[in-house]
Amino acid sequence: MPNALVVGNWKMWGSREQAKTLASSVAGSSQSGVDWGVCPPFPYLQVAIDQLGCDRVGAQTVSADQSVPHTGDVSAEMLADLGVRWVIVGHSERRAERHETNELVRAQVERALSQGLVPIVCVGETLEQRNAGQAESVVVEQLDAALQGLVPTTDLVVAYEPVWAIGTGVVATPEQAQAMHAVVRQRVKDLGLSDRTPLLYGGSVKPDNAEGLFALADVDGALVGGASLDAQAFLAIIDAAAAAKAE
Ligand SMILES: O=C[C@H](O)COP(=O)(O)O
Repeated sequence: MPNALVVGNWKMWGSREQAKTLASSVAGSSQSGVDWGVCPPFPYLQVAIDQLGCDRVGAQTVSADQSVPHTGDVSAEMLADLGVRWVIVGHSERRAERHETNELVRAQVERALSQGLVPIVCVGETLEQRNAGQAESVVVEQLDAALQGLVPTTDLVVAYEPVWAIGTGVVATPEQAQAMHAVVRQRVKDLGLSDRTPLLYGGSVKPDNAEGLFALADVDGALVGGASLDAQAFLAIIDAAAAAKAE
């Protein structure tokens, strides 16, 4: 059975000193059956690498373009040069606030793969879409746009993050999470990708709900926002993943 994967998304949080303290506070965690890492903001990637090593660090986005004049962008080549392992693409905050389309997310996935980075491809529906009965179709459309026809040269990770559960304290019920993860698992397989592709759940994951989520058949780990900013909470979520794996 593959390891569980727990990734902390620090979003636009912290200072250099806070990043160093948080990274060093979680650095010692080593649980059998669990792989984990953190995605700090760009300016603190090196701070995290210094504390944790490259294999435990990812970026939060990447340019869809190659290294030509794009003021403010960070290329996949730069991230690979830095040595980070993962890059989050298609997070709903970027889709909504930075108007990142399915097409742009696809280009980011391709750029990441071209440089040997592991994309963590985020998909998920809004509350309006769920209430309209469109959760599955929205997620399948996002998956198809990002992954159809890909021949990945590295691993790939998919994160199902219902937008209504992000930063709200409202976590998907086990039934909702499992139902959507089963849809994602099947679609990933239908798209010709490995059925061992790790599927992470994201959206208000906390120490007190993590074990229940990790116990679900098609949940292979978590993409953790707010709780990853608290070292004890993040470590407890890693422990919960280890406990679920051990059962
Ligand atoms: O990438 C992480 C997700 O946006 C979840 O954030 P959250 O755990 O604060 O709800």
